[in-house]
Amino acid sequence: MNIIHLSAECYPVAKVGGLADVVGALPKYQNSATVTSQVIMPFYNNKFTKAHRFSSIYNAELLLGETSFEFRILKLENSPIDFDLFFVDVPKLLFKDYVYSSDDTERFLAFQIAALDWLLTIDQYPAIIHCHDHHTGLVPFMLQESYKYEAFRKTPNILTIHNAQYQGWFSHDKVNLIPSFNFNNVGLLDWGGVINPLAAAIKCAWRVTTVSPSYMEELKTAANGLEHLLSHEHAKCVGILNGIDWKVWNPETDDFIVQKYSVDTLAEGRLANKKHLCDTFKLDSNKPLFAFIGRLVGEKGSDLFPEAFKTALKTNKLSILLLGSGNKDVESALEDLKEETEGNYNAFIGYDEALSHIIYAGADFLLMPSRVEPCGLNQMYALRYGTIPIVRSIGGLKDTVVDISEDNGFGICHEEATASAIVTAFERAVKLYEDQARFNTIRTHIMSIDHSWDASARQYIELYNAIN
Ligand SMILES: Nc1ncnc2c1ncn2[C@@H]1O[C@H](COP(=O)(O)OP(=O)(O)O[C@H]2O[C@H](CO)[C@@H](O)[C@H](O)[C@H]2O)[C@@H](O)[C@H]1O
Repeated sequence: MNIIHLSAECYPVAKVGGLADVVGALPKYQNSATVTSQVIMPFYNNKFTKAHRFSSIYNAELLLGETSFEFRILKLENSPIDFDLFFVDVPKLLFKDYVYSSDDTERFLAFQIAALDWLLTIDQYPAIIHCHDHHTGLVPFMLQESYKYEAFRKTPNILTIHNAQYQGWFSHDKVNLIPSFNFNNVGLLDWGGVINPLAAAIKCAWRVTTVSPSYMEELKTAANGLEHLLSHEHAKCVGILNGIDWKVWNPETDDFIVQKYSVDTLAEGRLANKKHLCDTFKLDSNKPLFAFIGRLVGEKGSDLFPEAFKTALKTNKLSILLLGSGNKDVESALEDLKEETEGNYNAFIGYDEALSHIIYAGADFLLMPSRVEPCGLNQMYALRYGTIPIVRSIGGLKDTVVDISEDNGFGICHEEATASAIVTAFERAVKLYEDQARFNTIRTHIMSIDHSWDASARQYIELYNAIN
């Protein structure tokens, strides 16, 4: 069975967030004697594409409304990744040094059309076309409705929702950009008076998955306007928890970290990484170190940090290190906080993959007070590295973290997304840290919790088999 994943991101080629991690790992774990899993993504102008070689396997022109664009399909040569990776190169639209921008409607439509135009020409059609998020959300509609893709009517397709907050909305004025279809069915594209690619995919895909069972349930009542649609389509929807790539996220082999360690050398290894972090960011390594890594957006609860950090730091019992970027007001509030809390708090505003690994290996606790968290990968990376997660019990966080008050609990959970709930969580964590015996038992335990992709990759394959 040949599976093709369509995605805007894929680690290590282009990563903005967790979508890249999933698309960069799932195919590896799906590839087996009976399954070939491949990825097609846009060809961006970035570090990865500059450093690797590609062969051109197809050339054509695509039509976006009245305008035609030349495109090529490229294949990565000597792939350092364990699956085939194909690229859509539309020089005028996609070959940029960023992934997302304000003209994404045209950019990602061109990507989707070029990918399908090429797939029409290959000898053996894929058994399953697997789409990820709204950037590829028009594919299920086009496969079902566009005249030119009639040959794909019987090809099953799946949509995975990594985040339903973003839906790719655009005006009906641009409907002519979509390859022509029976206009009686234009309603399939619409949700709330605009074209909504995520809604169109939920309506047209053969199956819809989200990245955790709890998030699937939550979407029925909170899906940024798509609640009724998801409730209506629930029979074809399923939540499959993400895994993490154990080959990339492994403290025993991680070249980004200062000292590698296993569960047997956890204490020394983690201390070396913590000292390095504290030296670099001028923090006191004798105090428990709390960290946050992620996008500074409302969903992640990052606007709560300035107030929560200020209050918690007054106790003088802890240090905080933050890595992230996003909302400019939050960024500047987090920068300003440095002045009054020197020696106990620091922040790196930006994106730094290597630093994120060192933080997972060196921080004592990882904060995730998310308002919305479809799955969350950071808490699973934290567990793998022996860092205790502090999470709001929502979505995938609820499915993966058990509070220390429960049997075999290993994390600190809170119900509310408020500054005071975060402060209370800090207090509970400091208490746990002071009980070094228990703290160490928990760290040892969490490193052995298995969130590798094997089980989840199998669930996807069962789903493919059910519709193939
Ligand atoms: N400034 C920075 N520097 C370095 N690394 C950074 C960084 N900011 C974020 N990262 C990294 O980006 C990834 C973020 O993954 P998440 O799953 O937590 O969130 P995201 O919201 O992007 O993903 C969405 O899709 C994923 C995948 O399905 C779901 O788990 C999630 O809930 C959903 O919101 C992690 O690998 C993290 O280390």
